[in-house]
Formats: sequence, C-alpha cells, structure tokens
Amino acid sequence: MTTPNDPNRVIVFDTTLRDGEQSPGCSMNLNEKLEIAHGLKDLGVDVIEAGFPIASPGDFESVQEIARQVDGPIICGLARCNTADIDRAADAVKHARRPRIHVFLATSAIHREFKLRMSREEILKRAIDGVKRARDQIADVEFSPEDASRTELDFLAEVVERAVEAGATTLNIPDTVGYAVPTHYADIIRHLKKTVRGIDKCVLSVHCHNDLGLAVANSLAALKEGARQVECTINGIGERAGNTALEEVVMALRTRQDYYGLTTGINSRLLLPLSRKLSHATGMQVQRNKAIVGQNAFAHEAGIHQDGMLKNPNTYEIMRPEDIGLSRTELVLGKHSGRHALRQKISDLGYHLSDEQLNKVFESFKVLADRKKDIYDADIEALADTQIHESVQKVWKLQAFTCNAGTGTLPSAAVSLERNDGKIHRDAALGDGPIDAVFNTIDRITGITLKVVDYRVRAVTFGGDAQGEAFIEAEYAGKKVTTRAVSTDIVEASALAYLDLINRVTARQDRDRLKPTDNVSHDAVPSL
Ligand SMILES: CC(=O)SCCNC(=O)CCNC(=O)[C@H](O)C(C)(C)COP(=O)(O)OP(=O)(O)OC[C@H]1O[C@@H](n2cnc3c(N)ncnc32)[C@H](O)[C@@H]1OP(=O)(O)O
Ligand SMILES: CC(C)C(=O)C(=O)O
Ligand SMILES: [Mg+2]
Repeated sequence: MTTPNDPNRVIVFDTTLRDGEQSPGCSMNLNEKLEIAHGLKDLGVDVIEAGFPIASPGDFESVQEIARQVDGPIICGLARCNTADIDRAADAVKHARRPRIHVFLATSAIHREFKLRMSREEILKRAIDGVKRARDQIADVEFSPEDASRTELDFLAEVVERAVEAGATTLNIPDTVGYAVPTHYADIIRHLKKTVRGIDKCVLSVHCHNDLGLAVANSLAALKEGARQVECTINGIGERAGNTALEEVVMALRTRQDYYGLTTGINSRLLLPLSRKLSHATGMQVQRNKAIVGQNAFAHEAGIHQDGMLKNPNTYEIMRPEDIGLSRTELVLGKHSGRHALRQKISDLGYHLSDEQLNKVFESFKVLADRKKDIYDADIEALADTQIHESVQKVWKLQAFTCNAGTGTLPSAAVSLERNDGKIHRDAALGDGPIDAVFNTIDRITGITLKVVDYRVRAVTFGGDAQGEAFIEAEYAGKKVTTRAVSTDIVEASALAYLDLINRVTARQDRDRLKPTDNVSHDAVPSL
C-alpha cells in the first residue's frame, strides 16, 4: 500500500512534528502544527508523522486534527509497544484517509538491560504483540527497533523478521543516537536485506540522528543499499544534534541523480519557504552556513568565485537557487570581493562609472570593507556618489583631526589639512559642539566661512559598525550648496562633507579669478 510502483522512488517520511518537536525549544501549538502539516503536504512528502498521541492531550489533538484536515500524505502516530499507546495512536489517526501506526521498541543490549529491563525473549514478544495489536486496527504499520545500529546484528535480524511475520508493512532501522558511520550503516542494511525472510514484502526505512554530523550521509548510504523510505525533518531539527535534514537528503538525491538514480515526490521549490515557516513557528533559526536553506548557501563573497559566477554560475554552484525557492544567488560584497562583482553591483544600482571611477570606488570599498563587516547597497551607493562628486578639483584634503567635547569642557577641535600644493595647514578652534568646532577650524584654515543652514546625520546601514552619512546645506555668497559624505565616524563624515563644500567654493573662486584673463574652458568645474 505504501510501496510506490517505481522501485527507484524514495518515500519521504517527515517527522518534523514528532521527532523534530522533541528538540528542546521547538514545541509548537495546534495551529502552528497544522500550518506546518499543510506545508509538508504541499511540499509533497509521502508520510507525515504528526506526533506521539499518548504523550499529551495536546499531542493527541494535533495528530487527530492533522489526520482530519490534511488530505494526501499518510498520517502517522507513534506508539510504544503497549496497548494504551497503540490504541491511542489508532484513535488519533483513524480519520486520515491513509492512517499509519508506528510502533517502536529498543533492541540494543544497553537499552534492554538498563532502560527497559527486558530480556531478548521479552523484547521479541513485546515487538510481535505490539505490531499485531496495531495491525488489528490499522493496515499500515511501521515497526522500529530503536537503537538498531547498536544492536547485535543477529538479534536485530531476528526482531525484524518477527515484526515482518507479525504484519509490519514498513521496517525502519533507526540510528537513534547517531552512532553509525556510512559504511557501517550500509553494512547493516545489506545484512538485513540478505538474511531477513520476507523483508522484500516491506518497505525498508532509515532514520538517522546527527550526533556525529553524519545523519544525511548515513541515510544516503542506506538508500544506496536499497532502503526506500527516508525519515527526516525540515531544517534537520530533532533530538540533540537533530535528525536527517529533509532538504539536504532530497537535494542530494536530486543533484546526484547520476549516482543514486533515485527520485522523490518533493517539490523542491517549496523547501526554503517551508524552512522559514518552521523557523518562525519554533523560533529556532537556521545557521547561516546550513546546507540548502542557510543564508550563505547561495551567497558568494570571494572575488574569484564571484567572477566565476558572473561568467557561468556552474563554476561555483551545483544547484540552481530557484530550485530550492530562492529567487537568485547573492553576490555579497565584502573584503574578499573583486572588481567584476563591484562593477556588476554598481551597474545594478544604476550607476555608469568610467573604469577610472570604478577603480577609485574599488579602492575606497576595500578600505571600507576592512573596517566594516556587512557592506550594504547603501554603502556602495554612498561610495559611488562620493566618486561622482570627486570630479570637482580638490584644493583641500583632510589629513587629520581631533576634537574634544563633554560636560565641563569647552568643545574644541584641531584640524590638519593638506593643500593641493603639498603644504600642510594646521589650526584649532572652539565651537558650540565638537562638529561646530571642526567646521570653525576648517573656516580658519581655508579663510572661507560657510553659513550652514541645514545639517543632518543618519545611519545609512545597520549595526554597530554602520556608516554614518552627514548631509550639509550651506550658503556662500548668496548661493545654496548641498553635499553629503559617509564614514563609519560621523565627525569624519561631517568634516569631509564640509570640506567638499569648501573645495567647491574654492574652485568657484579660482574660476572667477581666472575669468577675465584667459579663455580656457571651465565647463568641468561644476557651479555652486
Ligand atoms: C527514540 C525516540 O525518539 S522515542 C520517543 C521519545 N519521545 C518522547 O518520549 C516524547 C513523549 N514522551 C512522553 O510524553 C512521556 O515519556 C510518556 C507520556 C510517553 C511516558 O511517560 P511516563 O509514563 O511518565 O514514563 P517515562 O517517560 O518517565 O518512562 C518511559 C517508560 O516507558 C518505557 N518504554 C520506553 N520505550 C518503550 C517502548 N518502546 N515500549 C514499551 N515501553 C517503553 C520505559 O521503560 C519506561 O517504563 P517504566 O515506567 O516502566 O520504567
Ligand atoms: C522512534 C524512533 C524511530 C526514533 O525516533 C529513534 O529511534 O530515533
Ligand atoms: Mg529519532
């Protein structure tokens, strides 16, 4: 009933709402669970393990509601090998069009001896009784020998064979504590397939935990050996280090179809939206470098990679971002980026810079990237704008400044400017505040006094290392001039903006001085 006709089709069994919810901090309420269950159905999972109905009235209700409302996938409830659990699970899933009970019982020596306190014989009997009781109520029964990967192989094979005889339709082999490694896990699956009578009548399933970071690798190794159901969770949430991540195993099968030759029924374009929905529901964020759905999974900062990506995305990406539901690859500008990526970004932002201007923006971008962790579009725009204004001939250049402010002191500043003849000019002045003191000092050095009519500072980007933009509107000789400058230091941004206005005034004065005596064109000097 659950075996798809195609022998190469893998059944995707999602246990986000059961094993996933077992991770500390991941509990969800009924509405959140229903929302995720509908998302899983749309994604195309074959089985939803909706909960452990005996665990609490809330868990029972969620499984029951999902069974009632989510039509399509098999809806499964978990149960220990005891009557109360199994009957409760049957009650919870019975309204589903395709219900399943999943009974489990640990088989490893450590669990037998210390947790269950049962002999091998008792385990065999409880497993058989459990499967039979479930089969009496529901036709689709999955059996899991918990901690299978640490169970003696001969005993594991015996339990599994007895579960098949008792009527289990799916046999799941859990690596409960993430102890297996791929070759070891593949050996277990191969051994069971070879030795267990009747195993071919069942779907062989894998259920891996990520304690050694091997859950996906182990699952893939088992699928390669003939397992045809994979148990997994969205974002890999689950006990301790989590379960096999659904998005990873699905995309591995899809991307390496050439190697595995297996398919799933998953609509991969819904992977990212569902991953985000789950993060919102649980409050558990996905790490940035998480495969497939992490923020960095389709982002490139290194210049050589960005150049490759711009020339052909296959150089550095093995999957297309749109195939997992991301609109496009992100070329993140940072200290490791190169000119190709910067040129692309500047052109995307609508600028048309010459090669020379681009090189200058590139230099200041590298300096900025050394000081700042995240470079935003607004940072690049500010650099490009500054470069466009730079076409004004600069008489004065800011060399250094200090300023002093605080309660009980007079705000003062000392400024050092370099004139375009190479001479350094230094002075100091008081002001109403530190920025006013810097402006006054610049006035004293340059001999030009501007009347500031508007002055504003704002953060152009975010975070503690954000760039500040200083905007100044000033008047000189009855004309208004405006400018802006950016820096991670707002006093520096203000000084640079003020000096930019002074340079424009100086350029204007020079032009006026030259006017009567020469006939050189001064079209390049912008007017005030
Ligand atoms: C590997 C897995 O993920 S297994 C699923 C784990 N998930 C959960 O445990 C989440 C939900 N669990 C719960 O809400 C509670 O543990 C309950 C309601 C199921 C049980 O609560 P309690 O009755 O108070 O028992 P508690 O959890 O303290 O102990 C578990 C009991 O179940 C027994 N047990 C464990 N597994 C099984 C099993 N597969 N079949 C039968 N008995 C089992 C234990 O030996 C222990 O029995 P004891 O009380 O005779 O010592
Ligand atoms: C209930 C079983 C399948 C389980 O979650 C495990 O063994 O990890
Ligand atoms: Mg588990």
